[in-house]
Amino acid sequence: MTATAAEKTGAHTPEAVDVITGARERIDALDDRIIGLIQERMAVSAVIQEARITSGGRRVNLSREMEILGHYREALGKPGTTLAMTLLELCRGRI
Ligand SMILES: C=C(O[C@@H]1C=C(C(=O)O)C=C[C@H]1O)C(=O)O
Repeated sequence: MTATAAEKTGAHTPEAVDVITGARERIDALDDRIIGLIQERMAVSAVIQEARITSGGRRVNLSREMEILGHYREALGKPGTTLAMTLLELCRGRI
């Protein structure tokens, strides 16, 4: 059984269905771009980590990570810190 547009969106008028459907398309496009940017960030981070490890250093640099956590927290509040921690885990693995 296929869900109706009203069921899919939770809206109770055709106008609201249209608004929600259009806005969801924009969200899907934004999510694709965000995922692409995260993948690009992972690749750039890998270049830095490899250069440091090859030079005899460590993969992780905690003072730099603190800077990044602060940047996200200033921009997005407390959940920004959680988001930055997830990004760092994606980029350098778990510590
Ligand atoms: C990319 C780096 O290496 C690691 C990964 C980081 C990141 O993905 O932002 C930050 C600090 C390091 O733990 C760096 O030192 O800049």
